[in-house]
Amino acid sequence: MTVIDDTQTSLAEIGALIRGARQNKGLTQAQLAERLGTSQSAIARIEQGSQNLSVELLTRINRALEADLLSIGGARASHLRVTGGHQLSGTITVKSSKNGAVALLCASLLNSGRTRLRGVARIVEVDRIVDVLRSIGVVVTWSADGRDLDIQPPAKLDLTSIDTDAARRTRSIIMFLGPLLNREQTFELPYAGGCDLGTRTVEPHMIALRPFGLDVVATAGEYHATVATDRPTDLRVVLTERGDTVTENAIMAAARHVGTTTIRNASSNYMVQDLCFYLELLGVRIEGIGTTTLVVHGSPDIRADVEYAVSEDPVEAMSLLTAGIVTNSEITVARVPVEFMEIELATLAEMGLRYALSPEYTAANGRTRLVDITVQPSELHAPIDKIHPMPFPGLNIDNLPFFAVIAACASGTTLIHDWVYDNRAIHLTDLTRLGADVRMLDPHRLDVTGPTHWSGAEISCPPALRPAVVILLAMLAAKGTSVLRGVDIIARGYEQLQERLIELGAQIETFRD
Ligand SMILES: CC(=O)N[C@H]1[C@@H](OP(=O)(O)OP(=O)(O)OC[C@H]2O[C@@H](n3ccc(=O)[nH]c3=O)[C@H](O)[C@@H]2O)O[C@H](CO)[C@@H](O)[C@@H]1O
Ligand SMILES: C=C(OP(=O)(O)O)C(=O)O
Repeated sequence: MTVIDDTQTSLAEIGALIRGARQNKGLTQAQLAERLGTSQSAIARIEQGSQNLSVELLTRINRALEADLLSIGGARASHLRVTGGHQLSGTITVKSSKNGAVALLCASLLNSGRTRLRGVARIVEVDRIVDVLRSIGVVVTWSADGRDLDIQPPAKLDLTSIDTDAARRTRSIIMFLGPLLNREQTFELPYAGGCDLGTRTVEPHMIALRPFGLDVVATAGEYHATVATDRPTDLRVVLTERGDTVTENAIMAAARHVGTTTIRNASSNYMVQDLCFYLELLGVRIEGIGTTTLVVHGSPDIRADVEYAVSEDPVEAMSLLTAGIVTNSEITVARVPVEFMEIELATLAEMGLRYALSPEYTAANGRTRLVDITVQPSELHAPIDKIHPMPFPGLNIDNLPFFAVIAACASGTTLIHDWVYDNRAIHLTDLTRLGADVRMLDPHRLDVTGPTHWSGAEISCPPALRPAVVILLAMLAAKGTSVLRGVDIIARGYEQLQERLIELGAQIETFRD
């Protein structure tokens, strides 16, 4: 593998590397251009070194050549050296959510007009869906300041050219089913992938979409979908699980269904609400937003030029608050979507956390309620009852891992019960390497006993997004130097997390082999 450092390596050398890799794969310039959604002449310029290259384009070239050829600024081979045990200070602002962004990107397929998504987080999960959209002919353009995305689907999607590599790396590809079933009668999609959290079935999606006429046969890494056209006008969908993406899939299928769809046991979590607010802008009427029964009045032809600002990420908010809590610091986390943090904040208060909330204000989407939260150094103690997640309005499943490192800072034993994922809690046992007393009672339950006398260690980054960040935050608490190896996974869901923590005074250095 070659690491690119633009101070040392000229564009011509990069161009030569790309040419070599392309030829090794037996691709013509035109074929590579096709994979990248660009022209043959652009590839010729890149290979001659006469075209400037963005990090995004380099990442896509890497992927199109299916080679670990170019490691670009902080991707795969990056590691972090953390000098911990210091307090942080200052204000850090929550970015928009990964889960809202991916749902909205999928939903933009419903709109024949132009969708402008404002304030989209620059994260790898977004890049993957953008790559998939581009590969099927959708024109997706970042604004000059890199914050907004314009999305314009073509009249006819080219599903045969789908970027399977990008698609297989994300579970969110499953959310193409809902929008596509009203556009195509038969289509194929690659299997959904994602973090190592244990088996995550897609069966609830199949059950939810059956009333819309969808039939899916899964073979050889692909879903083969066929859609029956003779469906009743008024549909009733009962979700067997109150899952977020399954609810989104049902809503997206309903959005272009001619008639009314009633969805029961719907998730009313933040990303589902983001999706509903966007669909309302498109003229789709939805009753019951924020509740578990949604009535969607579909519209077969959606054609509107709209702008929607993705709302703030409650999981990032939890991550940033945790950074302050475990370093015993006073920091302010700005733009916290408070409705989606109520249980977390109440649980933290029970554990003795002192914090102050600013008056509420409204997010750029005009709907979500935000606050700034200032956490103060506190004497924490274990809660009396176990900490466990529930579908919204319970404690967010993705916020649970942060309670493990917080519990390790509290006196007493906290029982953490992750009933949701078979394989997420186990990654949290890496905290023991930093001195924490974490005992697995079974794959779903952890006893965490604190307070911890943290000490630095070298650890390979867990292959799961939230546990990876939990270990990084514990390293901020641990006196001395720690190394977290292979941190690329963090960029799947966090924009420039290390850089933003450094602005709060964290001592983190990125290095490569
Ligand atoms: C892109 C996106 O939005 N991802 C989120 C979404 O994933 P997503 O909606 O894909 O979550 P899954 O459907 O995989 O559900 C997560 C797990 O919870 C189980 N389950 C879920 C609901 C329920 O009522 N009963 C039940 O048992 C599922 O079987 C599965 O094991 O929701 C998860 C759970 O909030 C979050 O961790 C993910 O960050
Ligand atoms: C599990 C998560 O997301 P995804 O559904 O994208 O894997 C997460 O955000 O922690």
